[in-house]
Amino acid sequence: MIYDRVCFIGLGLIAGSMALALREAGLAREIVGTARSARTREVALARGLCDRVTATAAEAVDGADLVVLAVPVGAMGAVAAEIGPHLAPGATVTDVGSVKRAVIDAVAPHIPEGVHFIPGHPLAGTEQSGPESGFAALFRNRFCLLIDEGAEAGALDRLTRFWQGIGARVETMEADHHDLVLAVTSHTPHLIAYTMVGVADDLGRVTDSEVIRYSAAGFRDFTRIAASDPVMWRDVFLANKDATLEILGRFTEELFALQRAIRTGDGAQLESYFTRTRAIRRGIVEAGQDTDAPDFGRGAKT
Ligand SMILES: NC(=O)C1=CN([C@@H]2O[C@H](COP(=O)(O)OP(=O)(O)OC[C@H]3O[C@@H](n4cnc5c(N)ncnc54)[C@H](O)[C@@H]3O)[C@@H](O)[C@H]2O)C=CC1
Ligand SMILES: O=C(O)C(=O)Cc1ccc(O)cc1
Repeated sequence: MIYDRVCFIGLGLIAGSMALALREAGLAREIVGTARSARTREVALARGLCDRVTATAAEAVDGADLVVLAVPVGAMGAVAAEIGPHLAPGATVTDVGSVKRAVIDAVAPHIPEGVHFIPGHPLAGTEQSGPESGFAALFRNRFCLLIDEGAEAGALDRLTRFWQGIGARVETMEADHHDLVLAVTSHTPHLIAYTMVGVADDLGRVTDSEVIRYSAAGFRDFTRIAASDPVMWRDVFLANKDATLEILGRFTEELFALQRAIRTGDGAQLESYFTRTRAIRRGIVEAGQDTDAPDFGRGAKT
């Protein structure tokens, strides 16, 4: 047992997966949860995500020694303002938001003296959302990044052991660096997927069924990613504006260069570009850094 009482604010994919995994691993004596809608709270209880649910976040954090903020990043500040006065001295507050600097700016002012705030981000998820979508194996062999900006060593060690206990590989990172790395690896790719699916949808000739029926793996994955939660992703782009715009600027420059190569028939440029990108993927796989192993407990992704 690492924590006595763990509290989840927001009971969707990430909180649900954490709750199931920590129950399986026996890392907490009691799990308390809260969500705005009564239906979400009922499903969470019925699925055994929580021992107890409360109607308000203020009630939920009472006596908790770990509080996990698992709401869209745009809602973190309001949640922190609500729970701040009710946090137990010595408690740790963490979050799982996909963006870190904006969340720290929104949450930190509401964390009282004597409470540890250690922002986090598990690099694991799916396009699903809601209290039905969580599963215990989600974090197995996936990275969880913790932001170590002056965190107390004991509290950081405890949260690290908690994430390791539910299968994650924990690393620490600085918040602005996190936001730039994630803009490259996750946020901009999601935007590209949204755009590509939008383009296909705009082509009147391509009916929905044709798009799915004749799509090879690449586009199929785009449609999966573009089915992700609209509110969550709206908030990610608004919260990680600068880094996303920086990467999008570079992306469009490269895209224009490739567009020009196609128009002018410059096959050598296309081939040399694709040769370089192929080497990057092979380098990642050979270095054993491809954590997306198909056998991490859930079977192959659909
Ligand atoms: N879905 C994914 O693949 C991943 C998501 N994250 C991050 O985790 C956090 C939670 O995401 P999911 O669990 O996927 O979302 P979800 O949509 O499955 O669950 C979100 C929960 O927050 C509640 N909520 C929404 N708006 C709220 C508000 N304004 N005030 C209070 N509660 C509110 C919802 O009712 C729900 O219980 C987000 O910050 C997201 O950026 C991190 C890694 C992966
Ligand atoms: O479903 C996918 O492919 C994802 O990329 C999941 C995901 C979404 C958001 C995150 O911050 C981390 C992981």
